[in-house]
Formats: sequence, structure tokens, C-alpha cells
Amino acid sequence: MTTLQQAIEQTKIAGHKAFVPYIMAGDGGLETLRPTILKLQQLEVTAIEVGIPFTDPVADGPTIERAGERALAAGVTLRKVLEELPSFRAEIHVPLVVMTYFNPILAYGLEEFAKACVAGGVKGLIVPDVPLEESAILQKALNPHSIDIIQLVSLTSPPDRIARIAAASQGFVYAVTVNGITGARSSFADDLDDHFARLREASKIPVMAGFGISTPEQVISMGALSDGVIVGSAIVTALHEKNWHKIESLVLASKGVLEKSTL
Ligand SMILES: O=P(O)(O)OC[C@@H](O)[C@@H](O)c1c[nH]c2ccccc12
Repeated sequence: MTTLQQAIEQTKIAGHKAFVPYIMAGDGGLETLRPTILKLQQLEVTAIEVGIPFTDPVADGPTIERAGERALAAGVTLRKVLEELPSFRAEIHVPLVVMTYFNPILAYGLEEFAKACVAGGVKGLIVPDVPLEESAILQKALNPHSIDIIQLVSLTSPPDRIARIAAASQGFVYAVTVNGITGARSSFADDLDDHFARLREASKIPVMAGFGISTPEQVISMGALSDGVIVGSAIVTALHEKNWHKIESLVLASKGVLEKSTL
């Protein structure tokens, strides 16, 4: 299986932008995890960000918060997700990124968590409540198992911090495109071009844009500034509504195809 960075670089060689959908694991029940991952893989997404439901999701807006509540109500936990993934590990060819908060990892035990990630085909980790300064503890436990710790860069990070985050991030740099929490947005700041130019200059690894991207047009405009996009809330909503056509149109946009019917 390829690493995250390789997967993103391959999309570039193909002349596409990377596309990483975020899903809330177990929204609709844990039994939806396998079919959802396999169907997204079929659409040739670059990687899949698997969100773990959490009681206090501080970085998340209402769409993902509600999906998390549904998954929690269905009894889904970090442990259950990590026990489910190995059951169809052989069918997973796309790199998985787990997004969770630090507390559930600590409760799991770092070493046991790392082993469970390996068994489930997890290639990267996003832990939004662990800042750069604290992430050595995660790197130390996960890096020996070839799992990348992905760092987030915010719009308000000063240049020296941007440089440090870009240097420390692994797999890709997660460039947050808005100030605030996750969720669809109708517009973005107009100085994003400069921000992304500086960030890409500072980074040796791919830069992915995420937060607020929910339409094929936004996939194209944000993709133009970056190596690819991460789409969360719009995917979560489409999965909840079983609107696979919407998901397909977002993926196609990253490949340079804009379907007329979605405009
Ligand atoms: O939902 P949006 O606005 O499309 O943003 C992506 C995002 O959902 C996903 O990457 C994510 C969900 N929860 C997070 C918490 C922190 C960082 C990133 C995330």
C-alpha cells in the first residue's frame, strides 16, 4: 500500500488534484463503515479521512457534530472502529487517515492504539487538539509504525509558525481555509492565494486545503491553490442523504471534470 504522500503525488502525475473525503465512522451504524469506504475507494479518491465520534468535538461545526451524535448513539467508539477495519483490511487499497481527539487515544494507550492502526491500514493521523509543540509524543509512538502525524496550519498562523508546522507535518500539510470550525461556507477570504503561495513555498510535502469546501466549483478553486482538497461536512451530509451523485460530482471536479448537471 502506498503512503499518503505517494498517493497525493500520484494524482499530480495523472494531472489531477488529490481528493480526500472525510466520513464520520459509524454514522448510520458501524456496519456502514465497510460499504462506505469501499464505495469511496471505487470512485478513486486519494485517501479517506475516517472521523471518530467524540462527545466534545471542539473543532467541528453542526453538520459533523450531529453526525458524531448519531454515531455515538449507535454505540460507535474509537476501539470499535479500529476493531472493524481489520475485518476488511484486505479490500482496502486507499490510505486511511484517522481523525480523532487526544483523549480517546490516551485512554486506548499509545502503543496499543498504534498497533490497532497498523492492523486497520491507517496511514495517517489528525489530532486537532494536539498542537505542534505537543505532537512529539504522537510521532514517537506512531512513526515507528509508518503512520504520519498531519499538522494543521491556520489562516492566522504567523510566517515563522507556518514554516515550523510545514517542516514538522508528515504526509501532507493540512491548510485550514477558514477561521473557525468545520462546515460548508459560501465564500472564502480573498487573500487565500498569498497564504497558499507562502505555505507551498515553505513546505516540501503536499499542501491540502480543507474546511468549508462543499461544491464542485469550490473543489476546483481551492484545488487550484493547493495539491488537493479535503471535504468533510458536504460528504457527511451526502452520505446521510445517500446522495452518491453529489459525492461523485465532487470527486470528478478534483479530476478536472465538472458535470453540467451539478451546476
Ligand atoms: O467539514 P468541512 O468544512 O468540509 O472540513 C473538513 C473537515 O470536516 C475534516 O477534515 C475534519 C472534521 N473534523 C475535523 C477537526 C479538525 C480538523 C479537520 C476536521
